[in-house]
Amino acid sequence: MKQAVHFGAGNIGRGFIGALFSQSGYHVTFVDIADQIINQLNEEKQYQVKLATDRQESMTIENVSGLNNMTQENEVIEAIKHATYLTTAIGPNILPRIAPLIAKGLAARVKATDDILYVIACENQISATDLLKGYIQEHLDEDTKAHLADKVHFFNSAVDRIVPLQNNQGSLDVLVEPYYEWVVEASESLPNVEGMTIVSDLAPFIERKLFTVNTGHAVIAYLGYLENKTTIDQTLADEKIVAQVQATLDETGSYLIKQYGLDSDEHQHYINKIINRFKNSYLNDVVTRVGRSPLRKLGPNDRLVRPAIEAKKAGLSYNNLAKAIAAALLFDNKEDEEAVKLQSMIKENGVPHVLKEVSGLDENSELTKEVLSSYNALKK
Ligand SMILES: NC(=O)c1ccc[n+]([C@@H]2O[C@H](COP(=O)([O-])OP(=O)(O)OC[C@H]3O[C@@H](n4cnc5c(N)ncnc54)[C@H](O)[C@@H]3O)[C@@H](O)[C@H]2O)c1
Ligand SMILES: O=P(O)(O)OC[C@@H](O)[C@@H](O)[C@H](O)[C@H](O)CO
Repeated sequence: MKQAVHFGAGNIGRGFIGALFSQSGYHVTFVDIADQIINQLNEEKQYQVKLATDRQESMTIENVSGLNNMTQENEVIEAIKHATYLTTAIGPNILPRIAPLIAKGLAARVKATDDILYVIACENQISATDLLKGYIQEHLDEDTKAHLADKVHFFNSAVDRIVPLQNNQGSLDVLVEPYYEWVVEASESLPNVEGMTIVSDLAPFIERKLFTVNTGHAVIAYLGYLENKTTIDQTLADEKIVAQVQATLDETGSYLIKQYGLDSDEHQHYINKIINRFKNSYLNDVVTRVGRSPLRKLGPNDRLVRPAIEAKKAGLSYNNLAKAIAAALLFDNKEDEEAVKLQSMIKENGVPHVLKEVSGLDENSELTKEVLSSYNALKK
C-alpha cells in the first residue's frame, strides 16, 4: 500500500488532507505531539469525517495510524523512508520545529531509495513549502542536499476547507464543511490524490483564497469578538458586519482583479459563495479560533496587511482593510498567547510601534495613520 506521512493530526490533518490520502488508497501515518490522538489512532485505526449539513452525511476514514514526533523519532524516520508523500498542516510557526526531524528522515531516505518523495506544506501561508524547505535545509548534510533535487520534490499549495474546533472531547471524528479545495503548484505530474488540483502558477489561487476567505473570516472574527459574539454565523446575523465584510472584500477583490486579470462578475460570485459558507450554522465555528494568533495574522505577508499594502501600491482603496487591521489589534482574548503578547506590546509601546515590529509598516506611513484612526474609533 502507498504511504503518506502527515505532520499534524489536528482538524485539517484528519478532516481534510489525511482523509483525501486515505480515500485515494494511501495508508496515512499522522505525526503529532498529542499523545491521546496518536494512541487513539493506533487503537481505533479509523474515524469518521462528518459533513456539517442538515443531512449529517459521514465517511469512514481507514488505514490510519499515529506516531509521536517527540518520543518516536526513529519510527518517524522509518515512515519517511517509505512514504510517497510528506505533508504538513501544523501551523506555519511550527514548521521550524519539525524541520530537524524531517531532515533526519530525508537523510535516511535518500540513502535507502531513488524513489521521489513529494513534500507539500498545507498551511494558510504564502510559500509555506518553500519556507519548510529552507528550515529543513538548515539541518541537512551536504550529501543529502546534493540528492534533494533528484529525490525530494517540494510544492507550494493552497488549502481551503473550514474545519472548526471539535466539540467531541475523546473522539477522533471531525466535523467539516462539505466544500474543499486543495491546489498544488507543480510542473510535473504527481501520484494521484483524489481532490488535489495541479496548477502551473499558484499565486492567483493562494492570494485569491487567503485575501478572500481568510481576510473575510478575520474581519468577521475580530468585529464579532468586539461585539461579544461567539460564532462566525452568529456574527453574520449583524447586517452592519456583513456590509463591512463586503466592503473589505471589495478592496481585496479590486486588487486581485487588477493583479491577476480576474473576471469581476466571477470574482463577486466567489465572494458571495464564501460568505454563504461562513453562514453555515452547523459548523458552530467560534470567533476565537478564526481570530487565533493575531501576531501571525498581522504579519507583512498575511491576509490583512499584504492586501492593504498591495491595494495602496495599485492606487486602490484600503480604508476597510485598515479598519480590519485595527480590529485585529483590539483582539484581547486572554486564552490566546499571541493576543496576550500583542496587548502587552501595545500597552508598552503603542500601536505605530507594534505595526512597525509586527507588520513591517513605517510608523509615519499613510496606512499606519489610517489604522490608528480606526483603532481609536473602534476602541471607544
Ligand atoms: N481549520 C481550518 O479551517 C483550516 C483550513 C485551511 C488551512 N488551515 C491551516 O492548517 C494548519 C493547521 O490548522 P488546524 O486548524 O488543523 O489546527 P489544529 O490545531 O487543529 O491542528 C494542529 C495540530 O498540530 C499539532 N502540533 C502542534 N505542534 C506540534 C509539534 N511541535 N509537533 C507535532 N505536532 C504539533 C497539534 O497537536 C494539532 O494536532 C494551519 O496552518 C491552518 O492555518 C486550517
Ligand atoms: O487557520 P488560520 O488561523 O490561519 O485562519 C483561521 C481561519 O480563517 C481558517 O482556518 C479557515 O477556516 C480556513 O482557511 C478555511 O479554508
